[in-house]
Formats: sequence, structure tokens, C-alpha cells
Amino acid sequence: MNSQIIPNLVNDKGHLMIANLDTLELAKEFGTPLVVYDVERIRNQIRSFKKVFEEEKVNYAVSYASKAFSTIAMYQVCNQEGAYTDVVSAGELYTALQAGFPMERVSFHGNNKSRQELEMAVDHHVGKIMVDNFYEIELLSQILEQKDSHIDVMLRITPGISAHTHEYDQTGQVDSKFGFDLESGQADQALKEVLANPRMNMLGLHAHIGSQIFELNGFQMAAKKLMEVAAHWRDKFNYESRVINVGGGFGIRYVASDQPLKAEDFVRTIIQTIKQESQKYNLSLPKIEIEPGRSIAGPAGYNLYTIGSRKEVKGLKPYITVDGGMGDNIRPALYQAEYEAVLAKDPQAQSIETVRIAGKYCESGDILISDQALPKSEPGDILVMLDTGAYGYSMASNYNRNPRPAVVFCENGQAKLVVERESLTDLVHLDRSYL
Ligand SMILES: Cc1ncc(COP(=O)(O)O)c(C=O)c1O
Ligand SMILES: N[C@@H](CCCC[NH3+])C(=O)O
Repeated sequence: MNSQIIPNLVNDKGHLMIANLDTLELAKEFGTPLVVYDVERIRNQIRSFKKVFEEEKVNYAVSYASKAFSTIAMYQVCNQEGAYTDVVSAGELYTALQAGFPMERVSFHGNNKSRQELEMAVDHHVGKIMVDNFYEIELLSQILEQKDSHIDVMLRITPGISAHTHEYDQTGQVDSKFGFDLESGQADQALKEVLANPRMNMLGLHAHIGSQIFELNGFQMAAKKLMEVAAHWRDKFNYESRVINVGGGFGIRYVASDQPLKAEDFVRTIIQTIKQESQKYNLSLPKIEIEPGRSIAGPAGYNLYTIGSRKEVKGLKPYITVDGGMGDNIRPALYQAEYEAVLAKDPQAQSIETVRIAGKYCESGDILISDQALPKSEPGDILVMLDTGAYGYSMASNYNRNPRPAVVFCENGQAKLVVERESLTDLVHLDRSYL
């Protein structure tokens, strides 16, 4: 039995429930593969983050990193909860706009924002641009000039911290494609350029060290580094940062061996570190911002699949194949990410075997779970993969021309379709005949 499946998540028929809804019924109503969110879990995580800031009595923003899962419904829930959001493309910005998300609470990130993207951000008066490189300063400066406009900016620095996580999920090390380097003086030069530009209003500093991080230490180091740079800028340039943004990256539990701190505990330590450092450097306490993505969306999401074929391999774990795979969740193939799954009809049933859960894509690497204890299963059973809410649907593709799944939001006993399943006609929608 999966350690997360506690008895009150099972109904009187013994079926797994999500937000008090029977997962077998959800699969029947909406089909599989299906992405299901327990909306209350999204709300509760945002509220837990906000509570820490309020207890610590600091000015703050919880800015949902929407790359983890960017849909109209998700921005609407974040907006209802008073969160901010960060976007990294015109597509995410457009989705937030369609959701009616207040633009003043949007930050625009990215290490190669295009002219069109920056123009769109300026036209819609996004809250701030997280400036990443010198090319962007130049581009933004031209756009502001042309549009006779002004905008708030923050500078993203590379703090020189290598977080303990998958190599692809590290972003704060010196050799990173993101942000201004400190040692070589890039960050100082960027500050000079921004301060010299009357159309850019410099708010402060940002750093993000990576994703799915479990150690507190990396976040403490990042917070200290940001405050050290803030003190240096005050001393050298007479500039005081009003906002310090420490990014996201709080690790979540995917499998039993993952033992992360609660995401809000990471945040409390970050706040306390910034408080200490502001005293140490005699800086006034800045507004503190965080950008959690995975910790808000991940544990709230589930992928439902239908089991199909089975293949035995002598002396090895059998393959049990489901009707989805790397097209709706590339994380196992890309990062060797681990997940747990249960059978919807009886998540508490005794396991009888250890299997490999394979996807249906034409890639040997399309294995969703390489080591899953499972009760007896048969074709047609619904398999529920847990904690799939972050970077699953958002990284989905049409590989092998498989349509992307539908997404359903569940809350208060209601299941609402928030993203339709792609149809076969959707798949050829942009194709044009050659002959
Ligand atoms: C700048 C920035 N902020 C926030 C995040 C969100 O990270 P996570 O989903 O791990 O919380 C990311 C992704 O790693 C990011 O690049
Ligand atoms: N897509 C990554 C996280 C990337 C975070 C963005 N910098 C993952 O699934 O782990």
C-alpha cells in the first residue's frame, strides 16, 4: 500500500478518492489518460506559504511559478488565493491574461525573452520584468523608449550555489545560462545600466538555485548571498534593494525515500535568514518574494491511466503498459524521476508483484515507474500515479501523434473539465496539405 493513501481517501467501495470523488467514476466520465487536481490542496499550499509570512510579519509575495502547470483554471485559483504568478513566455502570459489574472501581480522571467514578448509585457503593464542579461536590458530599453513607457524590473543574479538536485534542475551554479554572474562584475554592470535608465524602476534582486531541492542549506546560502549583494550595492552605488526574491525549488515527496521538509519550513528559514542579514548589514527589511511551482502544483495532481498489455520477461519484472506515458509525463524519461502508483479500485490491496509501468510511446525509455509493487491487475484497471501535478501536463507533447490528456479540477464534490482532451482533428489542426 502506498504510504500516502490513508483510509479516508478511500470510499465505502474501497476505491481511491480524489477530493471526495471516486477515481473510477472520474475515469469513466472523462476517459483516460486523465490529469486530475485536488483544488483544495493547491489552495492549502498557497495559504500555508502566506501564513508563514504573516506570522513572521514581513511584506511578501507568494508568486506561483506557472511553468509547473499553466492553464486558465490554475491562474484563476491562484488569483482567488491572492497569489502572484511568474510567467516565462508569451504563451504563459497570454494564458494568465485569458484567466483575468491581475497583470500587476505578474513577473516575467526568461533568459532570452524576445522583442515580441517584452513588448507584450510592456503593453499589458506586467508587474515586473525579471531582467536576466545585457541583451535584454538593451532590448527593453529600446521598447520602453519607443512606447514612451516605464516598468519595474529586478535583476536575476547567479549566486554561485550548486544545489543538490538533478543536474538539469540546477540553475544557481556559476556555469549557468541564467542571470548575471557576480564574480566577474556582470551584476554590478547590470545594476549601473538599469539605474542609468530613467524608464526602468529597479526594485531589487532575484536568485533561483534550482528545483526539487531538499537541503535547507542551499536556500540559506542563497538568501545570504542576495543580502550580501544588496549591502554591496548600497555601499558601492548608494542603491537599496526594496525586494528580495529567492525563487522556488522546494522539494516534494514523490516516493517513500523522499523526506523533504514541509515547503513552508523552507520559507520560514529563508525569511529568518533575510531578517538576520538585514540587521547584520543595517539594511531595511526588504519585501520578500518566493516563486514556488512544484510545491503548489505537484502534490495536488494525479494521472489516471487505463492498464492494457502485459509482457513477461524471464527473470525480470514484467511490463504493465498504460494508455499514456512520456507524452503526458516526460519526467521519468528525462530526469529518471520516480513516482508511486496505486490501483484505483483498491489502493490498499496487498501487493503481489513488482512490475515496470511502461508507457505506450515508441521509446524503450518510456517507463513511467521502474519498480512498482502492485496487487493483481488486469487490462481495463485504472492506475493512478500520485504527485504528478508539476511539470507533467506542462511538459506534455504530441509525440507519436498522441493527443494530450484532459485536465479536471475537483473541489466540493464537483469535477470540472478545465482542459479538454485533444482530439485527432486537433492534432492536424495546424497541418497544411503539401500537394
Ligand atoms: C526562476 C524560477 N522560479 C521558480 C521556479 C520554480 O521552481 P519549483 O517548481 O521547483 O518550485 C523555477 C523553476 O525551477 C524558476 O526557474
Ligand atoms: N521540469 C523540471 C523542473 C524545471 C524547473 C524550471 N527551471 C522538473 O520537472 O523537474
